[in-house]
Amino acid sequence: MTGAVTLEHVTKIHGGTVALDDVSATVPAGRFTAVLGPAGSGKSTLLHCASGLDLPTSGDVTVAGVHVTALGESERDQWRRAHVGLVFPSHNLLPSLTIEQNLTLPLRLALVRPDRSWLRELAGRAGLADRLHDRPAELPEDGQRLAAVVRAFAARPAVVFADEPAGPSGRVLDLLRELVEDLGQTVVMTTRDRAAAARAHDVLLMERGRVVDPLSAPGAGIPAHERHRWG
Ligand SMILES: Nc1ncnc2c1ncn2[C@@H]1O[C@H](COP(=O)(O)OP(=O)(O)OP(=O)(O)O)[C@@H](O)[C@H]1O
Repeated sequence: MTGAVTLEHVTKIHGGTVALDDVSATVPAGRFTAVLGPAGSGKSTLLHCASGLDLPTSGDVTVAGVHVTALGESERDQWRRAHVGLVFPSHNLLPSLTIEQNLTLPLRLALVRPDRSWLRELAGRAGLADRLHDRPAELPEDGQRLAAVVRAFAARPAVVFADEPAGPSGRVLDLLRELVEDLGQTVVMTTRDRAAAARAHDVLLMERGRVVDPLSAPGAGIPAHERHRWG
């Protein structure tokens, strides 16, 4: 299986806090991977380092064959805009733009011509086909989350990294899984919620800055009868 994202001995120290402690992990291409762990276990830090938003203190990150940690800052920014999709916990849609303008904004910033049929496909799957001319505030919270997901896929990125993307309804998780299974996309999602992680194909379990083996992590609180699903 191709590794879409590979972390080798990645450590990230914030001030005096070791947020990631010698993490080595591979995320396969064409799969939906959840990074599951309690608050403060390092999930967001892992996502930021893996996506090139931030640089690790030490260690190497490779995404779709690109040695991200070897890129200079402006090269890394350029590469990220073209090849990585990001979904943040707050959807960050610009309120004055229509949904359609929000979806194509990252493409326009990267000077990439929008692929209209791909965007129609994504918007249709997200149930947003007839909301493209609305402003974000005219959509329910769930619709705004779905629009943020569509925006992340707009450039057909190598990987979409989603930091706690799911709302209460589960529609975002349904959409992410569908985009992976039907359209061959690759998604890495952080979550504290075991039920949300169970919707992914694979789970990286985190505790105190490390990726741990679920079978040796009783602190993760995964009941024995569910453990076969993890890892
Ligand atoms: N910019 C920062 N400056 C200082 N410490 C930080 C910074 N970012 C993260 N940390 C610390 O690093 C550790 C891991 O944080 P991180 O946000 O990655 O965890 P998390 O698992 O995503 O948590 P949550 O589920 O609450 O989002 C925590 O102890 C956090 O306080």
